[in-house]
Amino acid sequence: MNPDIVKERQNASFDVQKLTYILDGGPEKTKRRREISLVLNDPDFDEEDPNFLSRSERYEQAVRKSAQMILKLREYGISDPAEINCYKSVVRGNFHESLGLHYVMFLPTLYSQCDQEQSKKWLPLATSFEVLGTYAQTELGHTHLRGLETTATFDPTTQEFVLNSPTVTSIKWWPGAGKTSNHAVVLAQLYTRGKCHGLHAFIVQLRHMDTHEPLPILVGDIGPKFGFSEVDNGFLKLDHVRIPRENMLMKHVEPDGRYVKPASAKLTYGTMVFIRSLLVGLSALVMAKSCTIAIRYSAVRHQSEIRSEPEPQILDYQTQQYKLFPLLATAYAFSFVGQYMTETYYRISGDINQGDLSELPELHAVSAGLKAFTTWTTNTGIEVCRMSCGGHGYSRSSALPDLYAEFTPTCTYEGENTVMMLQTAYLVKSYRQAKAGEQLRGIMSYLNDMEQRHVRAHPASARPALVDINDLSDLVESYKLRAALVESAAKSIQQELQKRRSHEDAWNNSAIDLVKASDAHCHYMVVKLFTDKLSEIGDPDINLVLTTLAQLYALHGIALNSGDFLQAGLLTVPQMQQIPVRIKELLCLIRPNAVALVDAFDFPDKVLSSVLGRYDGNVYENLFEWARRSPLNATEVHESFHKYLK
Ligand SMILES: CCCCCCCC/C=C\CCCCCCCCCCCCCC(=O)SCCNC(=O)CCNC(=O)[C@H](O)C(C)(C)COP(=O)(O)OP(=O)(O)OC[C@H]1O[C@@H](n2cnc3c(N)ncnc32)[C@H](O)[C@@H]1OP(=O)(O)O
Ligand SMILES: Cc1cc2nc3c(=O)[nH]c(=O)nc-3n(C[C@H](O)[C@H](O)[C@H](O)COP(=O)(O)OP(=O)(O)OC[C@H]3O[C@@H](n4cnc5c(N)ncnc54)[C@H](O)[C@@H]3O)c2cc1C
Repeated sequence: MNPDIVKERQNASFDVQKLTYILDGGPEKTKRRREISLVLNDPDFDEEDPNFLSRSERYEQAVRKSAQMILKLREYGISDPAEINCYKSVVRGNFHESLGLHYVMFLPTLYSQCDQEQSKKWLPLATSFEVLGTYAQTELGHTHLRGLETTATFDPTTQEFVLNSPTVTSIKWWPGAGKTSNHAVVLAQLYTRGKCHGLHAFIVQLRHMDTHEPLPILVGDIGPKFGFSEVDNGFLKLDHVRIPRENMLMKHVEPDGRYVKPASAKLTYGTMVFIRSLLVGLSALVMAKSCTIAIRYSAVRHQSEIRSEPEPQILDYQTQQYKLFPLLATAYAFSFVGQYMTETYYRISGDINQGDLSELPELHAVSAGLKAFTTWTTNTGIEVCRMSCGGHGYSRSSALPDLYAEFTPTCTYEGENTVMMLQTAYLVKSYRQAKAGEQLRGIMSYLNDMEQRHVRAHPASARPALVDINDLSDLVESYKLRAALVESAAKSIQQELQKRRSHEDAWNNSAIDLVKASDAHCHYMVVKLFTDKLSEIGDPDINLVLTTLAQLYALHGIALNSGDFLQAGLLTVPQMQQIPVRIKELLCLIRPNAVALVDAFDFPDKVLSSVLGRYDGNVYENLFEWARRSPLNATEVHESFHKYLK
């Protein structure tokens, strides 16, 4: 064990184990997660570091691993979805699996959109993996749902739908598992009796069940990408492909071609809402991994000098702390927001299943906004962590390049982030409702008293100082008032409308304000949820260290967005000048606990797959060991020497 890291652990002021329990949701859950993590010792999962393999080899290794996972899950009798998820995230490490789409989109779509008869037919096939599925929605030319071109036209004479991609732009593009899957949920515009009824989901067989040869359908892999090398993102061109009427999910078309309207057309979009909700938790996980790597490495890396003494640990540089500790605070904040998002998703989707759709718009708005907010922040954060590791962060052995490449598409897929932030229509609507005197419920209820507070662009000097920067509840309150930026967005729309612009143009001309409002709303939610969590934590040592992190998270956010807080008159200039001073104090308070705080995330070394983030801190000898395994070192003299240089 590296002596620096041993010393760091001795300095901790709290019980690491107890904090792990809080993150997991209780000691029993930690125990079970650790039991499941023992799968890492299974020699059937021994594999080559994907960084040393070609794309095709990586895909093959991933398929082998996916198949192994299925067999092992059966062998160990793991069937609870949360446990399956835990098991898979351990085995996957920092990469995706080739059957990922089957689990996260195909199966959930079947579960939520099959009627009884369809469930009876498809669920046994899909859960036994005879049917391997993907989710084919996006097209070469469009992702916007109303713009999708693939059609499904009902033919009452044969009781079939005819699926067609009439143009190049209508070819389905991106769905994972182009080579792996034999079925797809295809999203297509439904036509019956000559009328378009919008986007609906259909089950389409793509490949022969025994030979895996494509049916008369063009299907394949779209080629190498920035990351996602384990995943065969695919293309799919359907040329008048016929499927039985029964393959339409939720069966909205009667045998005579009559269309039966669903309770809400948006139920078809349910799987996207599910993944967006999951991505909040994934952001927390990846932020936590990145911080673990960068902070452990910073504790064992010595460089340069502060005083004329031996080289200090780089974690002692104030600038290094300023890079990493706000991200550490973010990892904790997002972990609690992830828990909230999961609970909210299951609560509201439970109500939806019972026929109560009243909270569907809120679930959509919150999951879209938090997905965008947390993935954007994490995406930037991983890169800060990588840079903070200097040159060794650039090596794939650090895992940070892989974490970035695998995570960054979360900002794009499942709804491009700006587009998701623009789903703030809900916020503006809520604001208007509140202004009209309606009492809002839930997370939007803070808009109820906006009118009384009159938070607008005031000169700071004209307003009393509302905020004690050392008081977390005051900080939460100021974030709440800043979220009143929605008022500026609503006003911008109003002004545009007064200029006789159409509603659509008024909206587009206010889009920057809308995205800002959405961002402020999400930021408020994160600060509030983090602070709320503290009241549940009884252990005084843990409460203290998490309070310090929550304060850092809140103040750092204010420092980054100082213009908003000043403009709204929520803080004065002298208070604003106090914030960097307080942030520096908080960095000093966090410093002795930094390693313990990342240890509490409890990532096994094999899951982190990072030489820099090793628990024992023995970085240098293992960097050397890793480099020696590089395929270029397989022979002492590379064949290119004989071919070209000699
Ligand atoms: C430290 C430890 C922490 C531990 C925690 C660990 C947890 C880890 C957990 C799990 C790990 C698993 C992670 C999973 C990762 C998996 C990898 C996934 C691989 C990749 C998958 C990618 C798949 C895809 O990308 S599929 C394609 C996705 N496509 C999109 O998202 C398209 C985006 N576009 C849209 O959604 C729409 O076009 C739109 C919303 C932008 C517009 O919709 P529209 O066309 O209908 O138009 P309108 O604007 O007119 O909207 C009308 C109306 O409807 C409302 N609306 C829209 N959508 C919804 C909805 N979904 N639900 C409800 N309502 C909706 C909209 O707001 C409008 O409302 P009005 O009231 O204004 O009318
Ligand atoms: C790794 C990966 C996996 C994927 N897996 C799947 C899958 O399994 N199944 C599937 O169906 N799809 C999948 N996708 C596709 C993914 O869902 C889309 O890429 C995503 O929805 C974004 O759409 P787009 O690529 O068309 O971007 P565009 O919408 O073209 O975005 C380009 C730019 O235009 C801007 N823009 C677009 N519309 C607006 C607007 N209304 N207002 C303001 N700005 C706008 C965006 O902000 C962005 O800056 C995957 C994508 C990736 C990268």
